[in-house]
Amino acid sequence: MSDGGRPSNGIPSVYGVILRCLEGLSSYDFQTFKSFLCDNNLEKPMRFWRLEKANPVKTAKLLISHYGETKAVPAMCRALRQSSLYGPVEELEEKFKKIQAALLERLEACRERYMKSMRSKYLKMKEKNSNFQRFDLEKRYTKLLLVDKQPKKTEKKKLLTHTGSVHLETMRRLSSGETSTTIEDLFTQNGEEHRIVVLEGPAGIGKTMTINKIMLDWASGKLYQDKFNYLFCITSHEVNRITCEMTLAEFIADTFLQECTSDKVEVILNHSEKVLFLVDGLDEFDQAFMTLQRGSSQEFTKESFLNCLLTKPLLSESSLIVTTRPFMLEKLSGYLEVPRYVEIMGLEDREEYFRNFFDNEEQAQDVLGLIKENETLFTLCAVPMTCWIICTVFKHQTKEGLDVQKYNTTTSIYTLYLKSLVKHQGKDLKSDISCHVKRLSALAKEGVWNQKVMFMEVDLKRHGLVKSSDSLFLNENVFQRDIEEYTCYSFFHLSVQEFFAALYYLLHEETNDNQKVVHCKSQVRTLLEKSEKRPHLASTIRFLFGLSKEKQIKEIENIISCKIPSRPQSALENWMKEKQHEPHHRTLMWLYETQDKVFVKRVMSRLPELKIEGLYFCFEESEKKLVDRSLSYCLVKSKTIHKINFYDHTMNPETFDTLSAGLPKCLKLNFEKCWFPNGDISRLCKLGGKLKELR
Ligand SMILES: Nc1ncnc2c1ncn2[C@@H]1O[C@H](COP(=O)(O)OP(=O)(O)OP(=O)(O)O)[C@@H](O)[C@H]1O
Repeated sequence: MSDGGRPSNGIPSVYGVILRCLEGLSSYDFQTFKSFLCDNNLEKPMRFWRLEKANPVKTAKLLISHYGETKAVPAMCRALRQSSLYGPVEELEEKFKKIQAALLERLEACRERYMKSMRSKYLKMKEKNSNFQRFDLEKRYTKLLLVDKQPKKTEKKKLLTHTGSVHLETMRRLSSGETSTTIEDLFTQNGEEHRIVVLEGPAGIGKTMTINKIMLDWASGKLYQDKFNYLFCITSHEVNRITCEMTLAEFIADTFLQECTSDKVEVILNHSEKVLFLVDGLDEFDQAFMTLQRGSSQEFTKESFLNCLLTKPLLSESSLIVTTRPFMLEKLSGYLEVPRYVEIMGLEDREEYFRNFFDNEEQAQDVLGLIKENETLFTLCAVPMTCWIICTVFKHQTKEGLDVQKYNTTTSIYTLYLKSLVKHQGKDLKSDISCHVKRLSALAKEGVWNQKVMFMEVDLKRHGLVKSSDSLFLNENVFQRDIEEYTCYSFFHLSVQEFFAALYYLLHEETNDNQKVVHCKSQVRTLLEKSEKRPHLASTIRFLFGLSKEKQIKEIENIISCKIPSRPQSALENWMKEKQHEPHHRTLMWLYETQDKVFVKRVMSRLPELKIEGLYFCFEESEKKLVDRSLSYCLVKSKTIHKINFYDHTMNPETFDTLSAGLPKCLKLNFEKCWFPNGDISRLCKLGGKLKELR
């Protein structure tokens, strides 16, 4: 409550208006009015014993503390009407309208300041490999290919249960460019309006960058101007800061609009159809927070925040964009009512990324020319994170110093990145780089296991790491809490953290009760077993496969100048032996990641019959190419004759190009519910080789 009824900054206070009205009532009307405030038919009735002896001043105060400034007058008007006091209602409503209008005007100024602050926050983003440099988001942002995805079950069910034209049409829609969309059109699809959009895609594909770009374009007045008055971007960081039960208005006032009281934020939320929430990195939230409970509570804790926001008791009309890696989609579908699913497929134009990254066109062309010499590497560059690593490495290295043919896998690219970081490390750390990397890997592993991406200084200390200002490996993030600033540390990207977490299994030995060194096998085993219930561990496992080849281990040894004690390969192989892992996509991708011919040959000899299932990938369309490439690679390296059962797999010309080296080595190919665009199976017939059976 701001004052005793005096106007503040020219706007009369709600308290003042209520008090004037109450003072104007006769004593009889005042008592009647109070009794109606306690009517149980009213929403949120007041307690009679509290009001019974209250004079107008006390009643005005009680009204505001009970209903809050925005809802006190409407509640009062309802009670006045029930008391048939229509004259005072009209006057009160009139005055309240004026207060609201004046408030909105003042809020407009606050909105403009919020937009300005968001513009400066997102315009110059901090470069991840430097504590000081910033990059211009406007210049760096490269258009991404966004494709409409149908919710897994309904669309796939349609495919499986329909034949003829419906099947064809669904397939066409799933595989044709017609389903692509843009940031501008995220909320409209074929004339249909959406309020909830799920943006999905694998690590490093550009989900966060898309959210950042949306924030920047909105704050610069270029996007969603008529649609939304406010955009609030929420990550696990904001939610982890919630320390007590609070309302959404309190949360927003605390987190985004510090200059507004929660009452003013209530006014904004009263027009929730003009508010867009962006929840970035749902997969990075603590999974314990994702327990589905439909409730009507207006207040939430850190644990129930997501539940309240996603199941919408908080706001019925607001819009929502959620970004996540694919593994969370199944869980998410239980929460959201009819969302639109959009998958980020990667960069629309890889060459444009290079031009945007380098200030110098000549340097961009130089690097591009080199990258194009390695077709696989150029393909991997569809993932912006890969482009970023390549460009960052090249910025500090002459092109003569790099043999691009070596970089065929994600692990090899991240190893290159590690090499470049070590090279640019300060002298102090360089002398003990192995110890530093070891400690970082322990921090990364702890984070990956607990789904934690932000670390406090105590976390660093626990692992023997000092403040990161002297380290190029961690980002320093300064946040504001009330009037104090505090610092958190993070790896440059979650995928980098996952790479370091995989390194942990190479660099750390454990001792048993007899103080004997235990092979890393048991730790690797625990990771693999846990991953069956915790899909977010999948990237770490893929890196571990990538790091398991002897040559790769030697490369890491050279980079960090120390002997690596552990070899994870036998633990990985045993696990593959024991588990079926059908369909075989994961196995093939793991094998491809190793680039270890002997290992691949051995594992493939145990897999004479392979099952490739498209359905498995309906949320991970962008990984289909990698599966095809992995299959072809494994077939080429294998000395066994294989039978392959393709199920629900799209066999477009590109697939054939990728598989052309491997397929002729098969004895039998079986296609079930597969899609051959234009009905063209001529390329299949030309395969020749050992092929005896084609069904
Ligand atoms: N559209 C883009 N234009 C330019 N660079 C991009 C773009 N998208 C992503 N990048 C680069 O790739 C990096 C990783 O992108 P981003 O953090 O958005 O991935 P993500 O999909 O959110 O990954 P994760 O699921 O692991 O959080 C960014 O830091 C940026 O350098």
